[in-house]
Amino acid sequence: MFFRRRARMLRWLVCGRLGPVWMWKALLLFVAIAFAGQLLGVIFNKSSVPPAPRSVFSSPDAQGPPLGACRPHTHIMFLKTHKTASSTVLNLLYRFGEERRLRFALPPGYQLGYPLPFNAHRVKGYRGPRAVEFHILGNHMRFNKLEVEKVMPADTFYFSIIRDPVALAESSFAYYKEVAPAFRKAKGLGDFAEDPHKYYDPRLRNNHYARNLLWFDFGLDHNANFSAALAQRGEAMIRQTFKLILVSEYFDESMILLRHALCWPLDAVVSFSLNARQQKPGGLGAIGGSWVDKAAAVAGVGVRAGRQAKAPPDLSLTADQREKLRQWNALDWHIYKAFNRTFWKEVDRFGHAQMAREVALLRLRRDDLARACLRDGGKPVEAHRIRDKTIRPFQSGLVKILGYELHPGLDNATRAACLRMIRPEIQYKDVLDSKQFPRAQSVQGQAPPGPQSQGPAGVGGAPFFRQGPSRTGDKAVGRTVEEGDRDRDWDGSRLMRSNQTLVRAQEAGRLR
Ligand SMILES: Nc1ncnc2c1ncn2[C@@H]1O[C@H](COP(=O)(O)OS(=O)(=O)O)[C@@H](OP(=O)(O)O)[C@H]1O
Repeated sequence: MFFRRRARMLRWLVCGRLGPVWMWKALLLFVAIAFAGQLLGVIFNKSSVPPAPRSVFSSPDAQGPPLGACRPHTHIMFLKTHKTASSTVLNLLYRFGEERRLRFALPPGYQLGYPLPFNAHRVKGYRGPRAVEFHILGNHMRFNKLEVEKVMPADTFYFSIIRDPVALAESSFAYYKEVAPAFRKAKGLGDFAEDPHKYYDPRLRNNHYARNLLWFDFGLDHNANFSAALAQRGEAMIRQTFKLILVSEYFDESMILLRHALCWPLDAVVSFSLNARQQKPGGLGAIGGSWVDKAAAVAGVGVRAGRQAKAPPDLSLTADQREKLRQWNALDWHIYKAFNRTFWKEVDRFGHAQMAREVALLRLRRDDLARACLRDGGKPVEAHRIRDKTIRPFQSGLVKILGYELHPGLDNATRAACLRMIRPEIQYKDVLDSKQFPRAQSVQGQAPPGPQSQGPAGVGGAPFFRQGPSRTGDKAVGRTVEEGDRDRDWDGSRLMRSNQTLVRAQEAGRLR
């Protein structure tokens, strides 16, 4: 009786209160399936790459509005004129070429024999006029058409960029104040503009930075007396060779014309301004012991050991002085006006409404990329504040040249793409060089200082960005800055005497 009652109670408990058996079986099965799923999930996640987050660079916006039926140009010569936003333009050529594994015609140092006229032998790896092997030529040079044609294929697209000579003079004065004797002697740009002849001696090296610098970079005689006929001849020579002349003041419109001329996607012409000068210089206390500062010191600019820091140059100009600067740079002023007109005729042809649409898209895209890539909303920062020393921009003169910092924690692919956009010219050249000449780089890295050295790093010809603070600067040449300066140009390249002028050692035997 007692046992029967207990059994009934048990049945009631199991089947009544706790539910029927089939329910328990179903529950058990569900738990087993969930557990197996969880287990498989863990295994699956461990054994395969997690799906990559969609990079901002793979967005459909990267392409921009359609270009019609055209094939992207890959044979390009960019005449990198000085102080015209040319480093920003070169950056996009570097990026485009690197992403597509194109070959660059690179200098052994950082400039192609500048300020001497370009010579094909200045290109690293050049093997003669019939060896067609380079896609892009864009480092600083003094243009020399016949020599360039030996390096670049016949279907090369030639383009360059110009800037208002007054703005260019401000930028040049700030950057080359201690380099060009004419600027060095003047108290400020205003003083120089008042009476340039008082300061300017055409025989002195590096004075080309002080007069008709555009004209000089195009390979023309920048000291010639102005005449309308001469100016038009120079203009015609430029027109004959260069398919497009961009205007720094209209940089974004320039980028749209360039993208259509080259048949390139929108992202290829989106950039962050590089090599910008800090407009309101902070205290000079910032110039200190970093490798950038030392490199500037070795180059003979900025603060020298044991001397007082100099004040940043006075760039203020009256309206009258601005006009005087235009007259002093009359040849540049002529080509600026002429190609400015041509530029706006191109925009007319392109269509103003379409231009406005594409410029708006370009700016949106730049904002998107700045948000994705850059710290502090993309605000340029002083070199010494950039934690990653390998992306600090080269400093020249007593103004600060600004750079950028990347957002921390970017995924590898995004970081690589962002880095390309902000990597300064000198470091980027070294990256490309080491890709094109992997073996030569390791040998060059060990080489003693020699005449191959040319460029802002200059010292020893060693790649710029690889040098840590202790290896950079005066120590690398084993001489003090003052000793090292005497027979070196501002960018570290060697000079030798020829009659009364100093010329670069490497070119002396080769060029007439
Ligand atoms: N996107 C864009 N638009 C307009 N201006 C720009 C741009 N990018 C760079 N810059 C300005 O160009 C100046 C530096 O020119 P370069 O890079 O040609 O200088 S260099 O000759 O290579 O040293 C330098 O001018 P200053 O700041 O007046 O010195 C830069 O600020």
